[in-house]
Amino acid sequence: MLRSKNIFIVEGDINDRRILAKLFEIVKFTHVMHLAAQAGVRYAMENPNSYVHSNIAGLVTLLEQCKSADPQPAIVWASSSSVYGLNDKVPFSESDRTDRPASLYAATKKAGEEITHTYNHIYGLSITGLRFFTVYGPWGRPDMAYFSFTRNILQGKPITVFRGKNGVDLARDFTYIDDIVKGCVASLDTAGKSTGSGGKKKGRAPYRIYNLGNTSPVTVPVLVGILEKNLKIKAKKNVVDMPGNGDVPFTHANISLAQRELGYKPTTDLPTGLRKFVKWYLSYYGYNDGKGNSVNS
Ligand SMILES: NC(=O)c1ccc[n+]([C@@H]2O[C@H](COP(=O)([O-])OP(=O)(O)OC[C@H]3O[C@@H](n4cnc5c(N)ncnc54)[C@H](O)[C@@H]3O)[C@@H](O)[C@H]2O)c1
Ligand SMILES: O=C(O)[C@H]1O[C@H](OP(=O)(O)OP(=O)(O)OC[C@H]2O[C@@H](n3ccc(=O)[nH]c3=O)[C@H](O)[C@@H]2O)[C@H](O)[C@@H](O)[C@@H]1O
Repeated sequence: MLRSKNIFIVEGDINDRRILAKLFEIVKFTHVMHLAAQAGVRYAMENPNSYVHSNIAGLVTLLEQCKSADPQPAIVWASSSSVYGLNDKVPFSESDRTDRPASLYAATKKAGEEITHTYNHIYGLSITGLRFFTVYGPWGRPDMAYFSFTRNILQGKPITVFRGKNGVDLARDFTYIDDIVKGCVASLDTAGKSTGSGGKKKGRAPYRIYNLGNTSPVTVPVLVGILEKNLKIKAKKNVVDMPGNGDVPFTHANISLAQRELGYKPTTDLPTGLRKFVKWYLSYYGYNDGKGNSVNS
């Protein structure tokens, strides 16, 4: 499929200047979609340096390559809803405070926004930062709650449900992967052009930031209930207080800026998205329904 789409894969570390230089020698990139990062909120407390390596050093190495390229590519990159940190004004708008990150991961993503701003200001790089909100769907990340809950429920293992202060349920503005991809493509299509908020000020390259969320936060227990319904298995739940303070109590995206300037419009609600995810999970991993019938179409 890749060959037919004229896509080639190069495996390497974005800190490897040699590989990046070689790539830019071979291809005159007009756009760079930068998604590489050490993701995950809680893992940052176990392996902090991997976040600095990929999300700070790796980003700067990539930006250094881009600013020296001729022509300079327009850059669209993945920031994160976690930059809103302890912000308690809901829903979160791009102009809200983002100076109180609650995890090292969030701090590296916020630093990424500041660093890309300087490369826009000094070298005129066109930059679009996308604050994705808890993305889920087929081919997702096995460390994320929706994925690890599905795996444990199917294997009859317990799941750990975190709860916030005073026993309040945690909530996320879960966003289906296909909606996120549409937002990314819309950002690439408009990258480099002035679209209003980060528009070209007298020849200035645009610097833009957009929320890509679903605008309808759901609590973790409701997510678990939807999975139980799709899997037809009751989860074994351990409810514990949120560990450390890496997680935030809720996220909720105001997407009006992305709607206005990118035409972004999420269309998949959580029950629909999780139904699609569970269907994919059962077929991809193959699963025995306990009566000796394997469920992998
Ligand atoms: N999944 C979400 O809910 C979510 C939400 C907000 C932001 N994001 C961001 O979206 C992007 C994609 O995340 P994901 O959830 O698909 O995670 P992922 O782990 O599936 O994808 C990240 C990829 O980056 C690669 N990578 C990491 N460090 C690298 C390095 N130094 N050099 C080269 N490659 C490197 C990893 O191998 C991995 O394939 C990340 O920037 C993440 O921070 C994700
Ligand atoms: O929106 C974002 O920017 C972030 O979204 C997710 O982070 P998170 O929302 O914490 O996603 P999960 O790890 O899937 O957690 C979802 C919810 O379930 C809770 N959770 C997680 C794990 C667990 O075992 N139990 C549990 O209750 C979390 O506290 C959170 O409220 C991604 O993992 C981050 O990479 C991303 O940057």
